[in-house]
Amino acid sequence: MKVYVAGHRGMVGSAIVRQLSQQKNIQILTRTHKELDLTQQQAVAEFMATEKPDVVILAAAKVGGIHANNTYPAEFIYENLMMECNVIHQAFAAGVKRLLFLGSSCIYPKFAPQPMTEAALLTGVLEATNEPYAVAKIAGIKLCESYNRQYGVDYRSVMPTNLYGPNDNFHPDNSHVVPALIRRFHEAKLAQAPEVVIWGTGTPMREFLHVDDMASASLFVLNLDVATYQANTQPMLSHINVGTGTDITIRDLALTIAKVTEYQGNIIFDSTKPDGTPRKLMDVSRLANMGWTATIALEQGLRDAYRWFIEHVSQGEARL
Ligand SMILES: NC(=O)C1=CN([C@@H]2O[C@H](COP(=O)(O)OP(=O)(O)OC[C@H]3O[C@@H](n4cnc5c(N)ncnc54)[C@H](OP(=O)(O)O)[C@@H]3O)[C@@H](O)[C@H]2O)C=CC1
Ligand SMILES: C[C@H]1O[C@H](OP(=O)(O)OP(=O)(O)OC[C@H]2O[C@@H](n3cnc4c(=O)[nH]c(N)nc43)[C@H](O)[C@@H]2O)[C@@H](O)[C@@H](O)C1=O
Repeated sequence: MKVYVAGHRGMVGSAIVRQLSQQKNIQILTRTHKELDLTQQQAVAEFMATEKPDVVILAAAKVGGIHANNTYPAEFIYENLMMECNVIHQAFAAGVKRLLFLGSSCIYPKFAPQPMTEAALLTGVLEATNEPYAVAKIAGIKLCESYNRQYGVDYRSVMPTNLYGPNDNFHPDNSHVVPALIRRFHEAKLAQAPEVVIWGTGTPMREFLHVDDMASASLFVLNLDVATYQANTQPMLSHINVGTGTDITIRDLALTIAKVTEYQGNIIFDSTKPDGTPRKLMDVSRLANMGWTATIALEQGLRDAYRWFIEHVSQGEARL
């Protein structure tokens, strides 16, 4: 079976490739961003028509944390819509029967009841800092569902909570909170800095999933037999939440990362920076009912991410 993993050099795509390569009879097909720009319709059409994969996993996207989403909204909506339209439509045109689309927990309303079930989609106003990205991700779900309805293909969607782990983006401004704080605490420890600044009030709550768990959940959903998948989803409410089912405050996350990195100075909060949505805890019962739950505890996962950061920073390989 030929499986095309779009975004195979990213955090999630690389974790999926690591796990797929353990399976028998799988030919993994990849292209770097430079080799194939997924925003380019003709190039994607030619690639799909030539390679004719059996399965497509769409883990490529324009991705970033709260600051990047808030600063570059045009790129976040345009590039993500283009990649989704091109990959999903051209996969269909090339006869691909099964596809997995990766969305995000930010598709849900800013003040959705907690924990957020899949049915909360399109029931309220989105969080302003990432609304353009969220609209593109909602469009991705609806693309999959529409091709399923009209053409009888089997295009599935998973909605990850906030992720972290090996191959994350450690940029100081554009990354998500976990890699940003791993880097900031590490550098503060080395510089013996008296304090580390955390954005926002520290009160927002977030749920964090290690990327190896995310890859495992993605392959679990992809490999579910059609009857099980259809029995646990609805045709126009087909996406599946992926998370741990537990969350913590950003303050407690910062304290845990300080512990993992062995930083002993003070932590202060810059409330001029945005908090984003106050809470986005996933209801993960749909996936649990089908038999998958997360296995990596947060502190254990953060230790793994920090170990990876240290090893790859010294080799000059981390995305800084
Ligand atoms: N990280 C997180 O916390 C979360 C991620 N997700 C979703 O999971 C998926 C994977 O995210 P993650 O692995 O973290 O992101 P990364 O940024 O680590 O990886 C994204 C990959 O997509 C590639 N890519 C981006 N634009 C293009 C393009 N135009 N053409 C070809 N390739 C492109 C990137 O290549 P290059 O670097 O060369 O541009 C990169 O390899 C995304 O759909 C994301 O929205 C959902 C929730 C949380
Ligand atoms: C996965 C998800 O990621 C984005 O949403 P987000 O959940 O708000 O993600 P975040 O990781 O950037 O921030 C989480 C919280 O942490 C606080 N925070 C503190 N200090 C830093 C810090 O130094 N960097 C960052 N990034 N955040 C910080 C920050 O203020 C916020 O309260 C979406 O845009 C969208 O991409 C999406 O779907």
